[in-house]
Amino acid sequence: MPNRLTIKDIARLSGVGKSTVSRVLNNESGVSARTRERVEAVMQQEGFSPSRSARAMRGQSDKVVAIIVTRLDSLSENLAVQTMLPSLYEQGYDPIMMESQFDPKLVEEHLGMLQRRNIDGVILFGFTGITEKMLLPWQSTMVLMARDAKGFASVCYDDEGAINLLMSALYAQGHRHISFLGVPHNDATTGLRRHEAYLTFCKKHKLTPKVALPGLAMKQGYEHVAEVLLPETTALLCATDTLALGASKYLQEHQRTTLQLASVGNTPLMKFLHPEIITVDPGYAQAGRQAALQLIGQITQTLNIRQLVIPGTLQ
Ligand SMILES: O=P(O)(O)OC[C@H]1O[C@H](O[C@H]2O[C@H](CO)[C@@H](O)[C@H](O)[C@H]2O)[C@H](O)[C@@H](O)[C@@H]1O
Repeated sequence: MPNRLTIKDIARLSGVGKSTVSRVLNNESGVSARTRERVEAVMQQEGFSPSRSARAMRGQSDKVVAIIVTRLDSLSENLAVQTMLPSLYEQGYDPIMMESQFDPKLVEEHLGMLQRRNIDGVILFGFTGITEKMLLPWQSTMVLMARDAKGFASVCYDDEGAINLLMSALYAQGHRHISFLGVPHNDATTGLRRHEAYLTFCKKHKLTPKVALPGLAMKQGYEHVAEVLLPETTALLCATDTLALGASKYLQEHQRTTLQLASVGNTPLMKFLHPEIITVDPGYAQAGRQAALQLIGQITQTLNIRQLVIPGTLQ
């Protein structure tokens, strides 16, 4: 029968802290002989053999964290993951990569499995539909990416700030007919917040908004950009680089190449294909690094739970 007890349970039954149990398991110093004996007796009595220590005995790492992305093909999430990994490796953590596909049920399943395997912590790319209740067992060892939740550590992007920077840059270039291609409002950040920031700017500067909110996919950018192209349109602001890539293919095919494009992302692919585009870098690389350091800090109990917001920069 699988062993469902965790280090936390052993710590509670032995009347010591989790770190003491961990020291005993790893045969580290800093634990008195009496405490070591007590903890070992409880482990023996409960038939406890955590999967991590088993891995350690096989010569593999006993420090494991999971990174749950929403999509393995997301340019922005990949940029964040790329900077998480070196920080985790440097501190001896083995990362497990998982994908949620924006499905809260899958997140619940992944988290349940990770809890049974008794891993050290999780970096979760958040989205609409994930509830604080689902995350509660991980409160002290989780960092949320792109979303915040009360009582949880998080690293977020400044969605309104990014749109304001781009709209201000386009406005300063003299554009007065700026259309917007975005994401539906059931997506609270990339969707609702970026669209609302566009509308607020238009209102303040007496511009007439022109909007389509097809979704996150490149194909949706390609298929829906025509809805926001009027004869007088001189600039197009896209909520993401991926949408802008789809839109630019359509613009090229229909000889609307004089239109000034702008988007949130600054991904290498976009800069390579369209160096003329105006972008805001939301700080994906910085966010990834911060998230890894925050998680390690929480696991080692050297950092408190913090909610960080990375400022975007105009490129
Ligand atoms: O096309 P991408 O490169 O994937 O970038 C699109 C946006 O992806 C991220 O937002 C989406 O995923 C978030 C979790 O990582 C989720 O919280 C959000 O609701 C989704 O829209 C990223 O945070 C955005 O900056 C990108 O623009």
